[in-house]
Amino acid sequence: MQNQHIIRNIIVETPSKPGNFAKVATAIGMAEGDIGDITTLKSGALTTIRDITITCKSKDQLDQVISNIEAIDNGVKIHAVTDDVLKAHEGGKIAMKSRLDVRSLRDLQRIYTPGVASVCMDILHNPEKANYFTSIGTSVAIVTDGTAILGLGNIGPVAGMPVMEGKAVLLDQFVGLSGIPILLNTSDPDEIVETIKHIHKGFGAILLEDIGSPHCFEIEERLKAELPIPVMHDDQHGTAVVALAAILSACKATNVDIKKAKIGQIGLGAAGLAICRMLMAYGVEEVYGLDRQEAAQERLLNYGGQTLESLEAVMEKCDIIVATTGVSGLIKAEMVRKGQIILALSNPNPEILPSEAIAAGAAFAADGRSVNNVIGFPGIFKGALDAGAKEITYPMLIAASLAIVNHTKPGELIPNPLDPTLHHIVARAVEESANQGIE
Ligand SMILES: NC(=O)C1=CN([C@@H]2O[C@H](COP(=O)(O)OP(=O)(O)OC[C@H]3O[C@@H](n4cnc5c(N)ncnc54)[C@H](O)[C@@H]3O)[C@@H](O)[C@H]2O)C=CC1
Ligand SMILES: CC(=O)C(=O)O
Ligand SMILES: [Mg+2]
Repeated sequence: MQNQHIIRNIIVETPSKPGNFAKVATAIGMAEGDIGDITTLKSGALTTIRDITITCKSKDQLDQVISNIEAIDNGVKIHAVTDDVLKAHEGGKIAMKSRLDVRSLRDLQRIYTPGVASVCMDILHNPEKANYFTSIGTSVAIVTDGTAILGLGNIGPVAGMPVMEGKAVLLDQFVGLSGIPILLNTSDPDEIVETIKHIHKGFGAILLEDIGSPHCFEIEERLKAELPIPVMHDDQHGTAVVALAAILSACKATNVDIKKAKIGQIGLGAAGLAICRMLMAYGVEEVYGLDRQEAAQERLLNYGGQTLESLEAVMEKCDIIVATTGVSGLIKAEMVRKGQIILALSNPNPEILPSEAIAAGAAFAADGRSVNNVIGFPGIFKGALDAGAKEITYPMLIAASLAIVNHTKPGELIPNPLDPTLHHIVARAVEESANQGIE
């Protein structure tokens, strides 16, 4: 795989005199390391210690960064090179915690038996009260079979667990929902559907994650039809919501009518097919798709899209390119047309780096770190649950996209996922749309 990112933290001590940190930054830059956060750990009269996050494309590049810093000498010392990504995952990222303390026997009897029995009986006689007296209505099952973990392929559900835990952290922190990973030891659609049907009663909604295509399509469709709660495959529709928002913002900035634009989608798996469907649902007339699998192209044709015969043909014909192939470096700089809008969304590494696409003449370019379904899925689930919706519909998804666009600063493609108001604005838009659907 090209461009496999390595993130490390370098703890560097420099003499506390102007110009010394600049030498360290230059040393990193000379090896083309990418500097991220910088935290000052100690600012003393004689020396300063900083924790510098850097991203490198390879182990060799990291080694070069380290030896460049070491070569500065002049009192500059590396104290440690740490892997903060691994450290953040030690012990897992989530835990089920109780909201109430048990400090006395009275607490025990209130929270557990005998007190709890009256609540059970109340729910038995008034099932709608389950959402009020339990956590069911705010719990989302994050279900994977591990067959398409990011762009890493079929690495299995256990290796995919860090991603599921990550989604749970985002649901909790952005909209206060509990995400509970469910790892399936099967990728058979019948077994997956049956399993989820048997466990759905403990959840307010089902988020399907990193389930590969084509079986993800059947699984989602069947669950949507058979379950009375919202079910959404995030790689399909969460991604499509955010891609539509980014394209709308890019069109606004370049005065392009999205409905008349030629949009090319490279990779027609879970994410790619859903992006095409969303664009067509929004009214885009010319959506062209490409996949190395004939069956994936057939699916797009069945939905009313068009296909092209090669990557070169898509890059040549289309004004806006979206790529979700999982293949790092697939789009070469020489294929980029001046003024194109390029969203290379594969994680962990894009089909073309945004900096490379811009240098090759693209008007706008982004990768899957910024145009990421994290912008959409927390608010979509929160809005659907707040509305008591039984399903997540296209009008709700388009409402989410438009809310994201309205919240994007002029000249930018997408809002900052850490913006505290973003997810609540998306949730309100989705809830309102769901309520309109009910009226
Ligand atoms: N930025 C974001 O929010 C998201 C990004 N993604 C990324 O998109 C990528 C794909 O994810 P999924 O759609 O879930 O996987 P998938 O496995 O369902 O789809 C990938 C598709 O790309 C096709 N493909 C592979 N190489 C190709 C090539 N050289 N030319 C044309 N088609 C090719 C495959 O045949 C397959 O149909 C992954 O890297 C994933 O991380 C997925 C969801 C969200
Ligand atoms: C972001 C995400 O869901 C993916 O890359 O699969
Ligand atoms: Mg995913």
